[in-house]
Amino acid sequence: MRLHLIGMPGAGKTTLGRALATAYEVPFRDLDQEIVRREQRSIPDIFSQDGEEYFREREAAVLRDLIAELPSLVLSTGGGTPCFHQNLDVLLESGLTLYLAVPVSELVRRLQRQAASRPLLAALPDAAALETRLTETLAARQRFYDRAPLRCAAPTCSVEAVRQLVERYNAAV
Ligand SMILES: Nc1ncnc2c1ncn2[C@@H]1O[C@H](COP(=O)(O)OP(=O)(O)O)[C@@H](O)[C@H]1O
Ligand SMILES: O=C(O)C1=C[C@@H](OP(=O)(O)O)[C@@H](O)[C@H](O)C1
Ligand SMILES: [Mg+2]
Repeated sequence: MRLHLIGMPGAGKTTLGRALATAYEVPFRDLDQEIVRREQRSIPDIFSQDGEEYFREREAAVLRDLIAELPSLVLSTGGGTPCFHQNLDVLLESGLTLYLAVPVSELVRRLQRQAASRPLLAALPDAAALETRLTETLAARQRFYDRAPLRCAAPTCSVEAVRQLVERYNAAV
């Protein structure tokens, strides 16, 4: 079992990924948390001290490390992961990739109180600005997310729904 979760910030990759790993009884890794552990500093600190380009380099390197280290896992990526450094090719080649599709209106509801921990969404004045930023970001990223062979849309994306999707996919290939 190698399952990779991709999707927008707030889609629930970290939350659902952890629950799926428990259900499948395989290790769970969250790419952002692994970067934080290895860098010994938070994501906002990495962005503010060294910039996004540095973060994307670390993200690409840690992604490849994790995939090489663990023969089975559920891996939750960051929202931008599939869009940089050929990371999507790496994800698609090494495991089964699931796109968590969540409408922007729901992302805004979930992220309103959490934008500070996500540097690309921080420092926006209000919910309308957050909605605009998320809409633009999704428009730029959709073509990457759409390459995932599995897609699960909110609000039905439970552990059980994903297990059924994976089962059906494996039976068909
Ligand atoms: N299915 C869900 N329904 C409602 N809220 C959710 C759901 N999944 C996650 N959340 C909430 O949304 C926020 C972002 O979730 P998180 O798992 O960190 O997303 P991601 O890793 O995709 O950015 C958290 O506050 C989390 O509790
Ligand atoms: O969308 C992005 O580019 C990012 C999303 C974050 O992860 P989540 O999707 O878990 O919030 C984190 O990797 C970083 O702040 C950049
Ligand atoms: Mg996350």
